Amino acid sequence: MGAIEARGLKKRYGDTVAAADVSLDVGSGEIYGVLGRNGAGKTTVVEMIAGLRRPDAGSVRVLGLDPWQDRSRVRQVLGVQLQEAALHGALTVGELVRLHRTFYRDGADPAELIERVGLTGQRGTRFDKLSGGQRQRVSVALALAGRPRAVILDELSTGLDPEARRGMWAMVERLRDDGVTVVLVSHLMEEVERLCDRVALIDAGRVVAVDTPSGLVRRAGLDQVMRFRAAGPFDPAVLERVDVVHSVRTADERVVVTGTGDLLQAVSTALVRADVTVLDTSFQQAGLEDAFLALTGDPFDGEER
Ligand SMILES: Nc1ncnc2c1ncn2[C@@H]1O[C@H](COP(=O)(O)OP(=O)(O)OP(=O)(O)O)[C@@H](O)[C@H]1O
Repeated sequence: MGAIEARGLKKRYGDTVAAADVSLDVGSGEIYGVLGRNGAGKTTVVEMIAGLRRPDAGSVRVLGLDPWQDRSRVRQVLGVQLQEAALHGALTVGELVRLHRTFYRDGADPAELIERVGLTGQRGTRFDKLSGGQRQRVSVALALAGRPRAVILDELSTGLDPEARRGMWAMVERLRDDGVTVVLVSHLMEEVERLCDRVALIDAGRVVAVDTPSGLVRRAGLDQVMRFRAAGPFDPAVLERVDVVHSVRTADERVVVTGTGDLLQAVSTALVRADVTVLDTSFQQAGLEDAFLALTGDPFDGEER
């Protein structure tokens, strides 16, 4: 049996359709990514799964339980870390963790939990004196306080520096080793590529694809990416006409071309014919970000890896 099953979830806020028809099956013990750009509907979907937001239509089962009907039992088995946790600012890290521990029959050891999220040094610090990244880590610790069998982590590493982010990733890998099912909402390609067994790609309130990260790349029909800087003015149409080219975009003043087959040869020939001089050329296998762009067809926050 899957750990989490969502069927035909729909949610609208006035005229905004946040979830159009979302179905997800999260297997027991997997790290399941929910990936999409800002406003795609990710948080709305996981809040409905957690029983924090009532769907207009559809059904959810978390470890066989209905988050609305069996609210208190679901709370004992599902940990939830949301983007902006409102916590009591005057309590210290240690007090918050100990308090949350009392909500559960079989909770985690507070000191071990604090150590797990790298906050041992801030144990006696009030929540309102913590940095944004430290607050984020507290909210993750609280989501794990009940030693949940499944956990939802929404933007786990937002605001964390690279070292803290890697620490969080190691912690998520440990959860998987312990058999915990993890739903990981993210828009960080590196994070999803590294951690997730499968990924649901959400776009405009719909699931556009579910696959492994490498399966999404294959599904997008991509295998190569070429990046270069043009020495002078450059018209993308020169490359868009080339039959092996899938897409052409510009990011950080570099032209990024995706495609299949003999991409390097075909692109180089087209550039020579158009009299375009190129600098800093690099060529690599396509990654998740390229697949994301191809499958959703829109720029993604204008970010470039
Ligand atoms: N409480 C609300 N009232 C009105 N509109 C809302 C509400 N919550 C979300 N929305 C809208 O629903 C859509 C989906 O929002 P949601 O927060 O689920 O997206 P998201 O994919 O989690 O985005 P982000 O990556 O920015 O967190 C957006 O257009 C958002 O503006």
